[in-house]
Amino acid sequence: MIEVKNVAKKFGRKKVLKDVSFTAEKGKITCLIGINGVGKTTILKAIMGLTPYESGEILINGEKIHPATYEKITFIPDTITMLPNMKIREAFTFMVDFYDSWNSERASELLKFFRLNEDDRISELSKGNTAKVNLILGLALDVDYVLMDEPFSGIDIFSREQIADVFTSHLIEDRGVIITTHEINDIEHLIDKAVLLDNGVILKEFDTEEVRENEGKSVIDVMREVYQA
Ligand SMILES: Nc1ncnc2c1ncn2[C@@H]1O[C@H](COP(=O)(O)OP(=O)(O)OP(=O)(O)O)[C@@H](O)[C@H]1O
Repeated sequence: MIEVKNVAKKFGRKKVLKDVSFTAEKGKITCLIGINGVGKTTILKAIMGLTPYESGEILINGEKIHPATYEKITFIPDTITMLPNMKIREAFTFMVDFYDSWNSERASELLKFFRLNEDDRISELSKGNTAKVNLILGLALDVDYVLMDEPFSGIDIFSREQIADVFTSHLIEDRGVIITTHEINDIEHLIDKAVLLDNGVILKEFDTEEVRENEGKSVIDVMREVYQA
C-alpha cells in the first residue's frame, strides 16, 4: 500500500499541499482528480522522493522511500523522458541498463498491443503514439506500483480507448496504479478509487463501486456534490 499522511508542501510562499492524506492499494486503480495546477503532479513527485515536502510522511509497503524502492515503484511523467533521436528499440535498451525490473517480454507484448514498431524514432511519433511509448516504458517494469501523470491528456479518442484497454487487461495484473486527471469522463469506468483534491487538501476519497452500488452515484455525481458544495 502507498500511504500519504498529512503531507504539506510549499513552493516559496505558496502552500500547494496543505494537508494531504490518502492511500492507494495494490491491485487497484486509484485516480487523483483535481483541476489544473492543484498539485497532482507534486503529490506523485513527493511519493517518488523527487520533491521534498515540509511535513507529513509517505510510506510505500510500510517503508519510507529508499534506493531499493525504485525497483518497486515507477513514475510515468506526462512527457517522455527519452532522447528524441532514439528509436523505440534504443529506449528499451536504455531501460534494460537502468532497471533490474525491466521485463522485455512484456515490453514486446505492449508494443504489439499498441501496434507500434520498435524501429520508429521517438521524435517522429504522433502525440498519441508518444504517450503509448511512454506508458510502455513504465508498464514493462515489474514493479508493484505505477504512478501515471495524466496518461490520457491531449490524445485522440482511439488512442485513449486503446490505453484504457490496457488498464483492463492482464498487462496491469495486480499492480497498484495511481493516475492523475483533470478530466474524469474517459476513465470513470476504469477506476476503483477516486481521490478528490482541491485547495491543498483531499476533499473526499471513495470506492467508486461501493458508491455506485450503495448510493447509485457516479464519480461525476460525487464530484458535483463535493466541488459545487
Ligand atoms: N518547481 C516549481 N516551482 C514553483 N512552483 C511550482 C513548481 N512546480 C509546481 N509549482 C506550482 O505548484 C502548483 C501545483 O502544480 P502541479 O504541477 O503539481 O499541479 P497539477 O495539479 O499537476 O496541474 P496540471 O493538471 O496542470 O498538471 C502550481 O500552482 C504550480 O505552479
